[in-house]
Amino acid sequence: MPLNESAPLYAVVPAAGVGKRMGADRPKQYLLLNDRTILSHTLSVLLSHPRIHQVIVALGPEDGYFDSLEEASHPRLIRVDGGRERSDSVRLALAAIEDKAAWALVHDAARPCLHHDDIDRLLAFPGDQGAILASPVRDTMKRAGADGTIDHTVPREALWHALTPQLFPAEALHQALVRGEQAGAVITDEASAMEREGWHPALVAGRPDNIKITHPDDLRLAQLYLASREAQ
Ligand SMILES: Nc1ccn([C@@H]2O[C@H](COP(=O)(O)OP(=O)(O)OP(=O)(O)O)[C@@H](O)[C@H]2O)c(=O)n1
Ligand SMILES: C[C@](O)(CO)[C@H](O)COP(=O)(O)O
Repeated sequence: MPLNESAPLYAVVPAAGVGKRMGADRPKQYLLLNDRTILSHTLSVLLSHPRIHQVIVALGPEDGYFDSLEEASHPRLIRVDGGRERSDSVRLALAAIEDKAAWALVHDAARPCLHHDDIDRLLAFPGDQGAILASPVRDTMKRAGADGTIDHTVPREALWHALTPQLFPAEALHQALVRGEQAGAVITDEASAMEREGWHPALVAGRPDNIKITHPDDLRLAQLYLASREAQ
């Protein structure tokens, strides 16, 4: 189904991770980026977009960090407890949406450089199968063998990096995540849960600066991206 202009749009923000790969003294979403936490940057981008009705954030047990955020008291922000895996956190956040006509725009807390232009492009997706922001692979891709050396080259035509936000009818996505969990499927993004249900979501080319902050080096890059935007 296409996104009806009158359908309420909820942003869902999985923010309950611990940031193992970052190796910081706190979950990475609470690290400072320029003058605000990563999570604050992400929430403010979503809360300031005119099409987004409410933002549901799935949190880990670090309430102390979250409560200190300016956005924590925002009237259109709903907080829920996250789960063991990212997909559990998204599923638990979706359970808070009662309106069956609602759509969900799921966006990683760890992607603070999201731009409104990308949200607008995603909302205008073609077709009726939902959509994800993605970036076409630019490099030659290699598959490693068991010994860590190159086994073979993977044709890069039609290969994309899946990004977020990912946009789907909230109820359909919730059911897909429930069934995926029941089947013991590995669900690393919302589209993979929908693909299990036979959906073929659109791929919408997104900005390359919409990076996921995963390792320490990503922080400096995100700082540069945000600083260059503020300078414009
Ligand atoms: N149980 C989990 C795990 C992850 N996330 C969120 O999903 C997003 C993408 O996950 P990732 O980058 O892997 O974050 P972490 O799981 O924290 O990182 P790591 O795998 O290094 O621990 C992050 O915003 C993270 O907070 C979540 O809400 N619930
Ligand atoms: C959802 C995602 O950002 C799309 O690329 C990615 O799958 C998240 O993976 P992670 O291991 O939970 O960071």
